[in-house]
Amino acid sequence: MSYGKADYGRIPVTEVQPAIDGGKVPAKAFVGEEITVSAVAFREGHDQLGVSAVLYDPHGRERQRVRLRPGTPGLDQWHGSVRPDGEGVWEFEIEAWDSPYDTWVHDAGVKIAAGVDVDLMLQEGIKLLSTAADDAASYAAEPALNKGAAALEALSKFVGNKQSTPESAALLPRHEATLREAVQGLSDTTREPLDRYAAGVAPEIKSLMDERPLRRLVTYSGKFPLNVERVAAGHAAWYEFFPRSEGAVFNQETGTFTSGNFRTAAKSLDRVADMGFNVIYMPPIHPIGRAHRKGPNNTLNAGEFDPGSPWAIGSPDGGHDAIHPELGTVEDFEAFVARAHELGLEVALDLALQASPDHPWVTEHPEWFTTRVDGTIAYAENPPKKYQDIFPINFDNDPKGIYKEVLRIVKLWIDRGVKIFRVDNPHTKPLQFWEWLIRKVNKDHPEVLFLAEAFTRPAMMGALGKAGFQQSYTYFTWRNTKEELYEYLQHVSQESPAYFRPNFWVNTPDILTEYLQYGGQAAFKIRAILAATATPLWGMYAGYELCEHVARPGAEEYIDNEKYEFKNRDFAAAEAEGRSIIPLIRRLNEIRAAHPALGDLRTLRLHDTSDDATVAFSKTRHAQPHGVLTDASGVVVPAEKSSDIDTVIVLVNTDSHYAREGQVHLDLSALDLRPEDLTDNGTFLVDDLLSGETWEWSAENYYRLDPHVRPAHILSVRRGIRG
Ligand SMILES: O=P(O)(O)O[C@H]1O[C@H](CO)[C@@H](O[C@H]2O[C@H](CO)[C@@H](O)[C@H](O)[C@H]2O)[C@H](O)[C@H]1O
Repeated sequence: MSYGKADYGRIPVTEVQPAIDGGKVPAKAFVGEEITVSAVAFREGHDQLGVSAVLYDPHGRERQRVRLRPGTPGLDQWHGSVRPDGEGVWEFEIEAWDSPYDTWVHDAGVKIAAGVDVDLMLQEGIKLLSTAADDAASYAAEPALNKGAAALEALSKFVGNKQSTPESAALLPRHEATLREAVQGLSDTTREPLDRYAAGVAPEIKSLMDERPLRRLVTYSGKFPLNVERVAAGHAAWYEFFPRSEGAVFNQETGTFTSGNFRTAAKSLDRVADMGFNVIYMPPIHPIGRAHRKGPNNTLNAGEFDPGSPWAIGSPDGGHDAIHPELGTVEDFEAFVARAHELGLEVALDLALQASPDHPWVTEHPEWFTTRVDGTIAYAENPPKKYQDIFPINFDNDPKGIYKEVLRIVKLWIDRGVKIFRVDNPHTKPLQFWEWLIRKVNKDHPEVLFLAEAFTRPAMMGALGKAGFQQSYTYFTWRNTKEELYEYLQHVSQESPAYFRPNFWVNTPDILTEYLQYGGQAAFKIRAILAATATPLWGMYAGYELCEHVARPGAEEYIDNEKYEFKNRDFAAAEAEGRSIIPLIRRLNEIRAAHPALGDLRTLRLHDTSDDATVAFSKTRHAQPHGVLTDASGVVVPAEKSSDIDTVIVLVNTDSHYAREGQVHLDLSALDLRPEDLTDNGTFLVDDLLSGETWEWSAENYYRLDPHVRPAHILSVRRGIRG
């Protein structure tokens, strides 16, 4: 048997992130998202390394080149971020090299201070900075000279920055002059050695050498793919309602409801848009079976007028390609979609691959189900839940036929204006199938998104993301304590974003947690604030804004669940009676829209708080990605202004009953404060986006959060206060 080898390059570069299965599958990204990149790079001996990430657009053009910074000392990790600005499959590569300038800065600093090899060290500095000045001069004279820099890996050959556009070339005479001045300073024997050294390590010299480093022994990691999707794949606020409830009318005489429909539900879209949501998701809209129909509170004997669970898809009126007759016609549906689009909402449909016993599939394709020895078909289950009103599909019985039918259905709804599907229980179907379906659909429709509703083991949840699901439901709903939240937020923001995009739902028709059942209105506010700010994707099912909190005894589900009956909510009355938190929801979505920092997931940083219930995190968004940027035509983009940096700090008391107070210790490095952001006292100003107050903050800050008055601070750091 023969084995492979590790294949280290001259300078080992390992553990490149983000990468799925070593780069076999593209990592997830969306347009404009800040993607943190990292690698482990190290070398023999003590000389200094430089490490960069280089981002290439789908045409293979270099678009961003950023120096990575070392992480925890001793671990050889390097970190930075890239930000793709268009859709498609992008690539990034890590380059590690011997950095003679950084080695000199370190060695000369130590030796000159100690009086060792003073002249030699200064001579070395002169030589290095002269080379850098010559390098700048040669670029300025002939910008195309270094085009093939990647090929120049020969030992002891300096390789400059690959940027060689007219704009960067125009700056080079100035760079050259600055470097020549430094050489003069280093050579000036009238100065003390430490002053001569200082000329070679002045901030502007360091930053020039950072931008256009002298590089030897350049080693390339190989390219890693990033699948950059449209913004809604990673940044959106979802709202769920049952269209049959929206506009349903209760008839006092008969004691029954007349169903709402797409025409009446279209009127509710204003309410949803007004709260600032971007996606309206509806449970299945297809005909509902009669056989084993479920009645109120999940009972097994529905009455004549009970509408049944929408997930029990299929009746003589049709299956997954049909619309429930009470909801309206295809034209009504299309009018609903058009109205949603007018209001800036996208429509998400449920894709629940199962069938009521009355579904046409059951008679037309009995082979799609598993028939037991007694001739019956077993109903579906998601233990411990029992779904007596539906049959599961057996994908192995006729994969070709089933795959074809599902693709037909998905395409049909795409043609009717649907670009997002919330997929019911994907973990009970083969992964292979999802990989095939999502690839097939996205090939022709890269704009189509799939949200995985899988509450199951981590391996399957992660694999569904790798198979192509753009978003996933999460366990956020059950992470309520400070300890649980710190662990979970760290995981979803730092460990799994390459393959798992978390959508933080605060509730669903299936999930009414104990925290909400017993936490009062404050609990609803707290969870909404956390969900809306911690991840760029969050969702809410109707009734949350009214703090509906009564569960069916013994279950984590709503009593009189809308899954089995009509619900007629009076939002106006609830608001008038103080039972509604709509103003907070609206404000949260406004804050999300106004603060780009909240549009990123990977930039989340946790901060320490002194009490055991208060959670603190921040996100910082730069107007521009770091490093040397090139636009699509190869022109170097000028650096950002610091006043455009957006930082949001969130502090939430997770104890919905009692006030908590303490100190929050901010890791200031995460906030990237600049001198122009600081007051004379070295403090900075924060504006509370919920209360409108302004405070002077520093690394240590007192807080007091009373859940009944003010459960949280959402603070925006004021930038550029010195003008
Ligand atoms: O199994 P999950 O907890 O992930 O829940 C999802 O899928 C269920 C099956 O589709 C769905 O359950 C609802 O529909 C069933 C079929 O009509 C019915 O038997 C269940 O009582 C009802 O809750 C659930 O809503 C969905 O989120």
